[in-house]
Amino acid sequence: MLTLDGLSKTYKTGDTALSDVTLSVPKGQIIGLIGPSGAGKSTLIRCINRLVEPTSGKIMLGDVNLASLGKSDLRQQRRRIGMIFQEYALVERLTVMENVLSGRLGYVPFWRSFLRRFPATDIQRAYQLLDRVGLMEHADKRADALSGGQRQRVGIARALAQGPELLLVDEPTASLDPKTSRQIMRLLTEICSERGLPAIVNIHDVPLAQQFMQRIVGLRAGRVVFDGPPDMLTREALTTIYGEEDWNAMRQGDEEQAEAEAEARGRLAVLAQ
Ligand SMILES: Nc1ncnc2c1ncn2[C@@H]1O[C@H](COP(=O)(O)OP(=O)(O)OP(=O)(O)O)[C@@H](O)[C@H]1O
Repeated sequence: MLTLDGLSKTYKTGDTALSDVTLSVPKGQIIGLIGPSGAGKSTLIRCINRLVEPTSGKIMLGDVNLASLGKSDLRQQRRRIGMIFQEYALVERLTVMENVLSGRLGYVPFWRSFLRRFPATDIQRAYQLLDRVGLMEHADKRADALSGGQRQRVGIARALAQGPELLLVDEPTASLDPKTSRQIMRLLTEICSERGLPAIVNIHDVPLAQQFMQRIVGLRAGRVVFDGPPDMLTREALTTIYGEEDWNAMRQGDEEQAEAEAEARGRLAVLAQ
């Protein structure tokens, strides 16, 4: 269980990115974090593992307050948090298997990691994870030979190899096409519920969040302005989160995209005749 209590962040520039954010994420729950650009979504995710230092507030992971830890304790505690990134952050020239095993680096002694000699149990576990994310037959391929969706699956397996108690996921589908995005979101939600893992997913795509998330938290100007199930995300709620102008622009953008897709489908149908 993760509990944020009065979390605030003001950058040195004077920008207040988070104001008094309080929320709990129980085991197995996956939260979609939405909000307009600059609302504080990335800052929130980064404050939790202290890639960004919070200005005040508590970050309780179980009974440990991550916000109050010194450097070496923080290094230990970060093992409990798996990160999944938009751009995958894989080591391109290493194999899929080596990338997954790199999730164990916080646990194996330096000489072993330097020689890339991991304990047999780690290797066995990495195979199980590759099987779970559907990449068993790609274990020996180099990461740079994979598609975007496959890379993100490696990113998920690597985060799980760490044995995390919490997943922080930063725009996991922003570089993927709509179908692959849905597959990745499905995989993430299934894995969280199978393992009882809590997760926070920073997600730009509102319909995707509505389709897959059990709970949605809407941030606006650093404050939580919505917290509820996807079916409570009404037009009014979306207007509160995004503001009238941005929300209408988003809808228009969606409509334009739907029209463009329909037109393209029409052209393909003519060509196929
Ligand atoms: N390193 C930084 N230094 C100063 N201000 C920052 C820094 N990073 C973010 N900010 C400011 O903090 C606020 C929140 O930014 P943040 O990147 O967390 O928002 P976001 O919701 O993730 O936006 P986006 O969806 O565009 O990624 C913004 O006003 C931004 O300008």
